[in-house]
Parts: sequence; structure tokens; C-alpha cells
Amino acid sequence: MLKSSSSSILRRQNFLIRTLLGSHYNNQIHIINKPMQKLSAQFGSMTTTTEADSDSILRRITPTLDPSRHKGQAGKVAVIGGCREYTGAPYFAAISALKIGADLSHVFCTKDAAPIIKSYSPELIVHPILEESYSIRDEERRSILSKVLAEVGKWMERFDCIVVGPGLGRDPFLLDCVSEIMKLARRSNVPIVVDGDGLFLVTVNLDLVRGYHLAVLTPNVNEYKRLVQKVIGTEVNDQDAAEELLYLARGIGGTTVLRKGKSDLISDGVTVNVVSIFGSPRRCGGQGDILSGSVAVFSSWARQCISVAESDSSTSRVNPMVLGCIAASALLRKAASMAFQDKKRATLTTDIIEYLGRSLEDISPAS
Ligand SMILES: NC(=O)C1=CN([C@@H]2O[C@H](COP(=O)(O)OP(=O)(O)OC[C@H]3O[C@@H](n4cnc5c(N)ncnc54)[C@H](O)[C@@H]3O)[C@@H](O)[C@H]2O)[C@@H](O)CC1
Ligand SMILES: Nc1ncnc2c1ncn2[C@@H]1O[C@H](COP(=O)(O)OP(=O)(O)OP(=O)(O)O)[C@@H](O)[C@H]1O
Ligand SMILES: [Mg+2]
Repeated sequence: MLKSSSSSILRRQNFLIRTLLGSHYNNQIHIINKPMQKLSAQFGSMTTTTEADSDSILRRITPTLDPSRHKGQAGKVAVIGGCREYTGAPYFAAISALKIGADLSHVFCTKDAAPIIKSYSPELIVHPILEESYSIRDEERRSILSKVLAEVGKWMERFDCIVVGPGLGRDPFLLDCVSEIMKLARRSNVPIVVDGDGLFLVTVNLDLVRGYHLAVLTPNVNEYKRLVQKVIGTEVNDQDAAEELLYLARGIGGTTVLRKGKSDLISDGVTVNVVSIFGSPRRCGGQGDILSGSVAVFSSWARQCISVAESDSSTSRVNPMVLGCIAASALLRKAASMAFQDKKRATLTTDIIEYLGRSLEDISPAS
């Protein structure tokens, strides 16, 4: 890790952050309730911010199980991901959405990944429509691209949110198709959670999400590093983590960014929130996929909640994508902690998924 005192790059970054954000944005580092907790203890940040009151957010946005509601009203989400190498990631994201309470969960994946993902669960609606370069001829590209778009287009407006990237892979033709799917989602005002290889794509072409307030990026340590390099042009600076994230989110035009780590930091360029509830010391793969599926559901619920309470000006100022991130991060950590209590070193992502329901039940009981 670079030290700010020893790096001219970091000095430049600090200067940029302070100049561009100025005191105005420092004042808006947001505090969603709860006792003050200095981030400096963890990050050495010059910013004081607080732990988000995730329990009250979870209670506020989780819909009641009302018998008058019909299928679909609790959320319809889609995961765009799943290829030859990765079939677990899209499954984890899509099944987590259902376990939290969404009504329908789709997966749009490559043709060869589809039967495998279907075999994991009959609950998922799996569309075998994407193609990788190895399986097509050059002259077929254009017609396949339009077929993919027509197929996804039939569904797009029905979705409350799409998750782009878990287990997507990095095949160039596949990523071209997914870029077009993201543009379609934007035109249809469908929120987009970008994770995994979707972040690789977005880091190469930031315009896919720039200025889109219904997008959330959920980078892990490597994905965050690449984003910071691309947007800010520096190395990651953990000394001023909150300011850096604020600056990054503003650099992408107000897109929400959830930086995953020991504590999860969330910013939309206006506020910075932290979720640091104890989770699990196990770092098995797939936990980020649970998170992206969960953000899709909770941000959809937060949007519903805010649109119902639109007359209340204090609620309508709140960014539903930020609320969705706080709720998802907290729920995952609570579920991970329960799974670890039970399974200890043997804890795997599938074990954590099994605790999502109980974790939410403790905060927002079904009846
Ligand atoms: N079972 C599955 O199908 C899974 C598939 N996954 C998918 O795998 C693809 C690549 O994701 P990655 O997260 O590996 O991509 P990254 O770009 O984060 O990782 C690339 C490399 O960095 C390493 N790395 C990852 N996390 C690290 C950390 N915290 N500190 C230091 N090094 C780290 C990895 O081992 C890998 O060699 C994505 O599409 C992702 O969704 C993952 O979600 C894990 C589970
Ligand atoms: N050091 C840590 N301590 C506690 N929790 C952590 C730590 N690192 C990550 N997490 C939590 O684990 C979850 C997944 O983060 P992680 O960085 O593993 O994502 P990822 O690499 O994208 O995962 P995936 O393997 O699904 O791609 C996040 O919600 C984060 O809060
Ligand atoms: Mg990941």
C-alpha cells in the first residue's frame, strides 16, 4: 500500500479531491443516524462519517407481505451473466434476489452455461441467448447481436432492476452485446447494478454508466483499483477513503459506488455511508454475487417506497440506490455472521444464502 507522505501521486490526488470537492462536499459527507464513529480508525480518513442505521432502513424499505399484492409486485430482476467458465456467480446473484423476497429472477447467459444454471435451481428463469466469439463466425456477429437485443428487449421494461456482470467473462463479442443491453436498459430507465466483469466493461467504457443515477457499481478491491486508476488517474489512497470515493462517484456523474471491503463504503457523490457490521472472516468466492443480487432487490424496494411517499420531501431527497446498497450490505453481513457461527471454516457462499431469510426475518418479520 502506498503511503500519502511518500507518493507524489497521492499528493496530487488529495489536492484534486480537496480542490474539486471543497468544503461544500466535505460538509455533505452524509450521516444516516447512529452514533459517531470515526473512519480514521479504519482508514486514517480526514473525514468523519458514521455507521448507517441499516436496521431502520431495512425495516423502512422491506414491503409487508400483503395478501392483496400480486406476483411481480415484490420485484422482478434479471442477471446478465454466466459463461463457459462461470456458472456459480449468476446463480448466486439470482437466487439471493429470490431468497430476500423478489418474486421473479431471470438469468440471461451464454447457451452453454444455461443448462447448468437451470440444473442448480428450477426457481430461476434462464435465457440461453448470449454467445462468445469461439462459437460464432465473423459474418454472423451482426445478426446475432440484433437477435440478442430483440430477445432481451422483449423483457427489459418488465424488470425492476438488472444486474450486469456476475460470471460474465471477458469475451469481446459478448461484452459488445452486453454494452448494447446496458444502453437499452438506460433508455428504458431500468436500474443497473454493475458487478464482476461488468465492472471490467464499464471501466473500459465509462459512458455506459456516466451520469446514470439509477446505476450502482459494486467493486471489490481489484475492481475498485481499476476504477480509481481510470477515473481519478491515481493509485488507491486508503488514507482518505471517504473523500476518494465521493470524488470517484462524482467523476462518474453521480452513479452510486459501493466499495466492498472490511467496511463497505457507499457514495453517490453527495453522501458517504459506511456499513461495518461484523460479517464473517471467511472470504470464499461468491459473496459479492450475493451482494449484487441483494442490491437489485433492495434498491427496487427503496424506489417503490420513495415513490409512495413522494409527498414527503425528506424521503424524496434520499437516493434509493444508496438505501439499497446499505440494506444489502448489512443483510449480507448478518447472514454471513450467522452462517459462520454454524459452519466456521467450512462456511461457503451457499451456506450464507441459506441465512438470508432468517437475517431479514430478525429485522423485518414476515408477520
Ligand atoms: N463460482 C463462480 O462462478 C464465481 C465467479 N466469479 C466471477 O469471476 C469473475 C472474476 O471475478 P474476480 O473477483 O476473480 O475478479 P478480479 O478482477 O477481482 O480478480 C482477478 C484476480 O484478482 C484476484 N483477487 C480477487 N479478489 C482479491 C482480493 N480481495 N485481494 C487480492 N486479489 C484478489 C483473483 O484471485 C484473480 O486472480 C467475475 O465474473 C465474477 O463474477 C466470482 O464472483 C466468484 C464466484
Ligand atoms: N475484509 C473483510 N472483512 C469483512 N467483510 C468483508 C471483507 N472483504 C469483503 N467483505 C464483505 O464480503 C462481501 C463480498 O466482498 P468481496 O470483496 O469478497 O467481493 P467479490 O470479490 O466481488 O466477491 P465474489 O467472489 O462474489 O466476486 C462484501 O459485502 C463485503 O462487505
Ligand atoms: Mg465479484
